Amino acid sequence: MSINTVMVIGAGQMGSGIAQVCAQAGFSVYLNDLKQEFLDRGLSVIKKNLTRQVDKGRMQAEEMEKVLANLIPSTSLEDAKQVDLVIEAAVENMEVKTKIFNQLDEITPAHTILASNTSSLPITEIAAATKRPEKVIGMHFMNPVPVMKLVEIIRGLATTDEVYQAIEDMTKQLNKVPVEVEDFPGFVSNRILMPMINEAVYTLYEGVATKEAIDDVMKLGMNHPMGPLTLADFIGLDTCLYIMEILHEGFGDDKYRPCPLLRKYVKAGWLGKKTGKGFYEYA
Ligand SMILES: CC(=O)CC(=O)SCCNC(=O)CCNC(=O)[C@H](O)C(C)(C)COP(=O)(O)OP(=O)(O)OC[C@H]1O[C@@H](n2cnc3c(N)ncnc32)[C@H](O)[C@@H]1OP(=O)(O)O
Ligand SMILES: NC(=O)C1=CN([C@@H]2O[C@H](COP(=O)(O)OP(=O)(O)OC[C@H]3O[C@@H](n4cnc5c(N)ncnc54)[C@H](OP(=O)(O)O)[C@@H]3O)[C@@H](O)[C@H]2O)C=CC1
Repeated sequence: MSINTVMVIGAGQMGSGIAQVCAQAGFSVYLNDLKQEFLDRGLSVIKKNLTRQVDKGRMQAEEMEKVLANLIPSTSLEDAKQVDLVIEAAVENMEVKTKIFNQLDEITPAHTILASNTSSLPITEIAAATKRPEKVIGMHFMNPVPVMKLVEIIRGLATTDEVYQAIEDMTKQLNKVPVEVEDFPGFVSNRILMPMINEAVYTLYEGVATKEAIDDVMKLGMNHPMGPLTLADFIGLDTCLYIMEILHEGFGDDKYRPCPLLRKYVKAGWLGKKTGKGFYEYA
C-alpha cells in the first residue's frame, strides 16, 4: 500500500502543521479548507516556520522552495480524487467530520485511506459514515506538529492490519513516533491531559489562585513546559471544551464535567491564542 499524495483537510493550526511535515517528508500535499483566506493563513504559517529554519541555517533556501512546491492549495473536496491518503483536521465536531468522511468516501479512489486527526471522537463512529470502515483510522498529531514527536494511532473496529501498517510506516517517514492506542473517548493523550486542564480552570473558577499562580505551580513545580491555562489557550478553548464534552458523554461520568468558566469563555468567543484572547491576551 504505497502513499505518495496526501490531502489535509482544515488549514487551521493542526492542518497546516500536518501539511508542513508531510511536504517536508517529500509527499505531494493538497491543503484543503473552505475558503481561500483560511488557506492563505495556513500557508503563511508554514512559510514562516520554514523561513525560521532557513534563517537558523538548518535548511537551504532551495530546500524550502522544494517543500513549498509540494503544497497544493485546494478549496474543493473533489481534489481528493487524486490522493492515496486523506488526513482530516477540521473542527472537533462529529457532524462535520461524518459529513466530510461521507463525501470523501464517494470522491476518493477505492484504495485511499481516510484518517482523522480527531483528538477525542470515536474512530469507529466516523468510519461508519463510510462504506470502507476498514480503511478509516485515527492519526492524532500533537500541537505544535512540526515540534512534537508523538502520533497516536487509533484503529476503528474494522481497520485492517494492512492499513494500520501503512499509517505506522508513514508516521515514521514523517520523523514522528507512532504509539498505538485503543478507540476510547480521548484516547490516552486527552483522557489524561484534558481533565488536568479542566481542573486548572476549576481552580481558577473557585478562586484558589490567580491564573499566573496556577501556571507557575505546574511549570516550576512539575517542570511542565507550559502552565495548563497557557496550554489551554494554545490548544484552543473551543477544542478543550469539545474534548471535555466528549469525555463526559462518552464515559457518562461527572468527573469529566466541563468547568462553567471554560464554557463561558467559549460562548464569549475567547478561544485562546487563535482569537487573541483566552485566559491571557495575545498581540
Ligand atoms: C489537544 C490535543 O488533542 C493534543 C495536543 O496537541 S495537546 C498539546 C501538546 N503540546 C504541548 O503540550 C506543548 C507544550 N509546550 C511545549 O512543549 C513548548 O512550550 C513549545 C515546544 C511549544 C515551545 O517551546 P519553548 O522552548 O517554550 O519555545 P521556543 O524556544 O520558542 O521553541 C522551541 C522550538 O519549537 C519551535 N516552535 C515553537 N512553537 C512552534 C510552532 N507553533 N510551530 C512550529 N515550531 C514551533 C521553535 O521554533 C523552536 O525551534 P528550534 O528549537 O528548532 O529553534
Ligand atoms: N488544537 C490542538 O492542540 C489539537 C487539535 N486536534 C484536532 O485537530 C482538529 C483541528 O483542530 P485545530 O487545527 O486546532 O482547529 P482550528 O480551529 O485551528 O482549525 C480548523 C480548520 O478547519 C476548517 N474547517 C472547518 N470545517 C471544515 C470543513 N467542513 N472542510 C474544510 N475545512 C473545515 C476551519 O475553518 P473555519 O475557521 O471556517 O471553522 C479551520 O480553518 C480538531 O479535530 C482537533 O480536535 C488534534 C490535536 C491537537
